[in-house]
Amino acid sequence: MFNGSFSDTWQANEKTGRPRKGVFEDLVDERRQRGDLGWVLRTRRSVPSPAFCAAGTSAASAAIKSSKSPADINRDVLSSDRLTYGLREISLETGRPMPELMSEAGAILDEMSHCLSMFAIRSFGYAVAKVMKRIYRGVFVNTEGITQLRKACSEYPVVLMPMHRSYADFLLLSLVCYDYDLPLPAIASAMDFMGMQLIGSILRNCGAFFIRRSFATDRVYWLTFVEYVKTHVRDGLHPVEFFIEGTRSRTGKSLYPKTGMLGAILESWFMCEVPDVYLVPVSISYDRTLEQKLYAYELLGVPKPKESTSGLLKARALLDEDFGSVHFYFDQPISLRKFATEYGGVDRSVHSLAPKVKAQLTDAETRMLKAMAHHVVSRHCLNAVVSPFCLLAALLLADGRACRPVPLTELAADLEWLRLRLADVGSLASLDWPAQLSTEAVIAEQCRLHSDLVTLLTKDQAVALVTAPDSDLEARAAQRLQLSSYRNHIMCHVIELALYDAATLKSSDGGLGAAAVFDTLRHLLHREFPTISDAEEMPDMADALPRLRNFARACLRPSLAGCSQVCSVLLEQPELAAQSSERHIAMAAQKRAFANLVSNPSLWDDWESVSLDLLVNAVHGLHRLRILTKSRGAAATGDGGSSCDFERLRRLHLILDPLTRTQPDGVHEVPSTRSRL
Ligand SMILES: CCCCCCCCCCCCCCCC(=O)SCCNC(=O)CCNC(=O)[C@H](O)C(C)(C)COP(=O)(O)OP(=O)(O)OC[C@H]1O[C@@H](n2cnc3c(N)ncnc32)[C@H](O)[C@@H]1OP(=O)(O)O
Ligand SMILES: O=C(CO)COP(=O)(O)O
Repeated sequence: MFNGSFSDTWQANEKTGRPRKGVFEDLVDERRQRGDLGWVLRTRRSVPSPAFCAAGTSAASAAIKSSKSPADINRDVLSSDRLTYGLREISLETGRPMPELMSEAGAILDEMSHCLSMFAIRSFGYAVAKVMKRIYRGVFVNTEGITQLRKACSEYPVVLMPMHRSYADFLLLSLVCYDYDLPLPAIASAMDFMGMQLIGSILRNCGAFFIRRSFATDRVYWLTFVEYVKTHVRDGLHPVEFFIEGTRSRTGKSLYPKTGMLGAILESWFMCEVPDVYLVPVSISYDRTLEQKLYAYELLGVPKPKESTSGLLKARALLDEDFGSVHFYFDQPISLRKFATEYGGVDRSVHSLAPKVKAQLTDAETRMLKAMAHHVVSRHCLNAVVSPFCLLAALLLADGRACRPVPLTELAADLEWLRLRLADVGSLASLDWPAQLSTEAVIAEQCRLHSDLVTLLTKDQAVALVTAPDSDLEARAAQRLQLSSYRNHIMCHVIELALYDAATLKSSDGGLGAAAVFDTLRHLLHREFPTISDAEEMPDMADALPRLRNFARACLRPSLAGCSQVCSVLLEQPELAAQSSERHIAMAAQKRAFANLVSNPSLWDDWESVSLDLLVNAVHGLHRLRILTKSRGAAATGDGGSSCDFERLRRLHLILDPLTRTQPDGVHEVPSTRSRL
C-alpha cells in the first residue's frame, strides 16, 4: 500500500533542490524557475540496458542493440518463428496463400508501429511542459518510485501500467520519464489518435503504437500484435506502457481490467523468453480532471467528440483554468517471477514439451493473468493520492444532505471526523491534507478550485451545490455525476465495509443469511468495483463504528440503486432480456430512471442511476450471477439476447429494495430533508 507521507511543511529535496512534501517532489516548480529550452536540449543520463540483453554480447553489439530502430523492430517481428508458424496455420485452415497473409501482417505492422525519436520527444516535450506549467499548480512524483524504476530498467524489461483518468496521463508520464532521464516508453494507443492531423504522427514519433480497439476474432491481427509487444519485451530497450483499463474512467472508479495486452507480456515470461519482467503500477491523481464535464455527458449517453486537431485547438479555453495539482505514485516494481511463486500453481516447464511456436497459455497461466490484472488495478487505487475534495464530495452526497446549503462549521466537523476515522482504519494514508490550514480553510480552498460544482456562500457561511436549472434535467444529472466522480476515488477504501454493512442489515437478507447476501452483492458489483476481493469468506467488520458504516452505506447506495433500476426495467419489460444487448438494457433502465426523476426529483440516489457505465456494469452483474445467460448465438456474435431467470431476478430485487431505501442516519448530525434538490 501507499508507503509515503505528506509533510506539513515544504522542504527542498537535498539532491535536486526541488520543492518536496513528504515522499513527493514537484517537477513543475523548476520549469517555472528556469527556461524550458535548456531542459529539452540537455544531455540525458542514460540507463544501462537490462543486464540480460547485454549479457554475452560485446560492448559494440550491446550499443547496436540499444539503438534498435523502429524498422529493425518490425523486421524482427515479421521474421519471428511464432508469426510465421501462426500464419502458416491460418493459411492451411483457410486456403489463403502465405504471401498474402505475410503482406497483411506487414500492413498491420506499418499501421501499428511507433517511430520513437528523441528529436520528436524533445520538440513536443517543450510544448507539453509549457501547457502543464500553465494549468497545473504542481506535478508531484514519488522519487523513491523513480529510483526503483531506474534500477528495474537496468535489470529486466519494464512495463509501465498507469491508471487512466485523463488524456493528460500519457503526456505527463512521458514528461516524467524524460525529466528523470528514464528510457522513454513505447505506448499502446487506440486508433482514435491516429487520424488526428499532424498530432497523430507526432504521437507516433513520441512512442505511440496504434492498436485497434478490439480485435477479438482477427487472428492475423492478434498474432502480429502479440509478436510486436513481445519483441519489445524481449529487447527490453524501451519500457512498454499501456492502460490496463483500456479507456479513461469516466466515473472515477477503476475499470474492469482488459487482459489482451498483459497476456502478450506475460507470455514472454511463461515461454521463458526473458528471465523476468517488472510490472510497475502507476497511480495518477488529479485534484481536478480536465475532462470532468465531458465525462458526465458521455455517461448520460452523449457521444464522445471525435479526437481531432481542430477539437484540440477549440479546447484551448482550458488553458485559462486552474486544475490544481497532479500526483504520480510509482509503485514498487512487481517481479513476475516472484508474483508467480507467491501465486503458486504455474509450471512454465510444460512449454518445453512442445515447440514454442505452438505454445498457448495454460489454464493456470490464464488464471494468474487475471489475478495479476486485478492486483495491478487494486494497487492503483490503494496508492492513489486522494484530495480533500473527494471526502468533501462524499459527505455532500451522503444521504442527500446537499439538498440544501450545509453550514460550514457542520461540514468542517464532519470532514475532520471522516478524515480521522478513515485514518484510524488504515485507509487514506495517501490523503493530501494541507495540515497547516484549518479544516474550514481547506473547504474554502476546495470550493474555489471546484467552483463549477460547489460554492461557499460567504454571507451564510455554508456550502451549496451549484445546480443547473430545474427544467434542465440532463444538466442537473451531469452536475451530480461530476461530483460523484470525486467521491468514487475513495470507494476502494470503503467498499468492503459497505458490502459488509449491506449484508448484515437485518431487513435485507430475505432469510438468506448475511454471507449469502454478501456473496450475491460481491458478484453483482464485480464490474462496478473490480477491487472487491475474490475471497469467499465475508470479512468480519463488526467492530466498525456505526457512523462509518452509515457513511460507507451511503457511498454504495447509488450503485445499488442502479442495479435496482435494471432489475425493475427487466421485470416490467421481460422481452428486453431476450432482445437487447447489455447497452440497450442499460439505456432502457436509464430512461426509466429519468422518468422517475421527472415525477420525483427528490429521489436523491437516482440521480446517479442515469449513468450508463453504472447500468451496464449492473447488467454484467446479472450475467455473473447467471440471472441473465447469453444465448449461444449471441455469445458468438456479441449481439444481444439473453435468457433471464425471472424468479431469481425478483428475489434479487427484493434484496436490493430495502438497501436502496434505507435512510442512513448519523452520517452527519443533521438529518437530511430530502425535500428538494
Ligand atoms: C517529454 C514528453 C513528451 C510527451 C510525449 C507524449 C507521448 C504520447 C503518446 C501517446 C500515447 C497515447 C496513449 C493513448 C492511451 C489509449 O489509447 S488507451 C487504449 C488503448 N490501450 C489498450 O486498450 C490497452 C489495454 N487493452 C487490452 O489489453 C485489450 O485486451 C486489447 C489488446 C486492446 C484487445 O482488446 P479486445 O479485442 O477487446 O480483447 P479482450 O476483450 O481483451 O479479449 C477478447 C478475446 O480475445 C482473446 N484473446 C486474448 N489473447 C489472445 C490472443 N493472443 N490471441 C487470440 N485471442 C486472444 C481473449 O481470451 C478474449 O476472449 P473471451 O475471453 O472474450 O472469450
Ligand atoms: O483511452 C483512450 C486514450 O487515452 C482512448 O479514448 P477513450 O478514453 O475515450 O476510450
